[in-house]
Amino acid sequence: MSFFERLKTSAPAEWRAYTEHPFTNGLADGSLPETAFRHYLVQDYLFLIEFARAYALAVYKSPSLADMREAATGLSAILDVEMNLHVKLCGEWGLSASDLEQAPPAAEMLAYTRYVLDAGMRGDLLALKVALAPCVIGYAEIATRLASLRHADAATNAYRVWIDEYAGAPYQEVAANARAHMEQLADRYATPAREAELITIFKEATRLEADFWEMAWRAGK
Ligand SMILES: Cc1ncc(C[n+]2csc(CCO)c2C)c(N)n1
Repeated sequence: MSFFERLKTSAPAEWRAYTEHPFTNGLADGSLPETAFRHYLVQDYLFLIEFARAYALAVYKSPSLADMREAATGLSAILDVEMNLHVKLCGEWGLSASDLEQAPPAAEMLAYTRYVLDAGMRGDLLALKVALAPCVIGYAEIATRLASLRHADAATNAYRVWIDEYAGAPYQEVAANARAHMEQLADRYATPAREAELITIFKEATRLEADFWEMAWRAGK
């Protein structure tokens, strides 16, 4: 079993609560209240900024030049691609740059990003990549599942853009590369004695991802 498979099978309830959260099913069938999606978009803008910081930390924590380049590619993907796409998507949902910049950060967004940054600061690059895995690999898995749920109204589903973005080949490749790099780091640095610590980080980050959906889901009620 691969390292990532071992992490997932060590946190089955957490992984399911995250990847099959009602928010995600609401994206698939278009039933998600718009208020919930707007709230998600605003908090996700703040989230992406903190995630860029986590990738910058991954550059610093890299033991080799090759690891450093890999982290720098991730940092650039967020700053130069993901952020621009996100701001464009927000604009299509009526959210201006100042709506995004002036939004107060939600406790769930802060808890999650602080947890990832802390796991990286006190740990090594592998610990940081494990903390990032639910986000990077999880979104690829979630979008693939949602894209396979063919709903009759797929053509009119306003959330189709979001699903296609993460289910599409370019993002699936990003996630596959991140997963391969984490496997390689695990071969180099994971020991049986460390496995419990790494599983705890994975479990916690997965739970905080589910809480992020829940925070936005509540805003739609
Ligand atoms: C709460 C939340 N979790 C995960 C992602 C997805 N995501 C954020 S950064 C990144 C890496 C991009 O190269 C990915 C896939 C998100 N947007 N919001």
